Amino acid sequence: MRSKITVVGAGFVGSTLVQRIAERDYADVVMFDIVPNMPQGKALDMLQAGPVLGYDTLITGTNDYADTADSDVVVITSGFPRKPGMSRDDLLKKNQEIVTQVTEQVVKYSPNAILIMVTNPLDAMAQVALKVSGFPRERVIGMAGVLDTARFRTFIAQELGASVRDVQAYVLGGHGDTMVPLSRLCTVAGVPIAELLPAERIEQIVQRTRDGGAEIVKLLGNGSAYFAPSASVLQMLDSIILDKKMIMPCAIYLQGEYGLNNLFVGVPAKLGAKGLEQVIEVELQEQEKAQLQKSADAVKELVNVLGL
Ligand SMILES: NC(=O)c1ccc[n+]([C@@H]2O[C@H](COP(=O)([O-])OP(=O)(O)OC[C@H]3O[C@@H](n4cnc5c(N)ncnc54)[C@H](O)[C@@H]3O)[C@@H](O)[C@H]2O)c1
Ligand SMILES: O=C(O)C[C@H](O)C(=O)O
Repeated sequence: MRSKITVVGAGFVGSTLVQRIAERDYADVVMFDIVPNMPQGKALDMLQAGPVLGYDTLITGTNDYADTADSDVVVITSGFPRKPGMSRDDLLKKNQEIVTQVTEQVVKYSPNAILIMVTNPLDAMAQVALKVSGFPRERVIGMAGVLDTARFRTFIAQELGASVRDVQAYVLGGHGDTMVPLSRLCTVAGVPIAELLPAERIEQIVQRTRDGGAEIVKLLGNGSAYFAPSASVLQMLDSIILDKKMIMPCAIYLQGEYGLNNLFVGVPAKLGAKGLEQVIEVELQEQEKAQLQKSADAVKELVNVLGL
């Protein structure tokens, strides 16, 4: 039997993701939104792309949570995106309400699902979903690190005229202004970037990575990125649906790893059919540890505001 994936929120990220999943042809998809008829219309349009692109994915658009029942994975993208001049943290209260209400409904119909969180501010919203769902941490995972790392890899590849496939990197920490692009571990075909670029140029690229979301928000004027974010969720889904055990940075509820406790922070994680299968602990240098702690403190502040 094919897997079943639900995507909650049929906006920019949600609908682009559903189209990407459809093209994988490995699961049927339900796309939920509160706006009447909109997910149904988008689903029908995507279904009709099947004969052209060659997929048999069943895509259902709905305003009824009953249609999401028994999903294997539920991706939550519902919520407000930021506008120019805003930080992701400014969305905290408004999106907490949405994520709370959505999670309650999702778990009612799919008590065994793996939840992938996308709504911002990402780490705090993952914490809301963990609390409301009562799920074990293995089944509540946040998407941010794959995206932030993809930005870092893009900029390094552009700078060196290299293929993005040859650039490996990790961005850890919370999905905010204090995220931690680990330039020490960034390599191009195995060669550390410190041997390929001057330190000040690397630092500029690190900063552009940290500001990567805001750069796009400013350009778009009314909304935030969705092509790379949806591709990043797809990479997580590939590893879960196909049980590939890929390691990628994800927001994980840490319980002692990296010296952090009871908090979602981005770290390398192995994803498989059970969701989170292992937290990978990379040996960090003192300065990197301090940066990760600072980033975790920023997440903690938000979580405290929510009283979680
Ligand atoms: N984690 C990341 O790296 C990352 C990347 C991109 C976007 N985001 C976040 O994802 C969220 C969605 O972004 P977008 O660009 O798709 O926004 P969008 O406005 O295009 O879509 C959001 C959708 O959520 C729906 N919605 C609102 N309340 C709902 C509810 N109670 N139940 C179901 N659906 C509801 C809206 O009707 C809308 O269709 C934002 O919070 C954004 O900041 C996170
Ligand atoms: O920047 C945003 O608000 C959206 C998302 O978190 C991103 O990094 O693109």
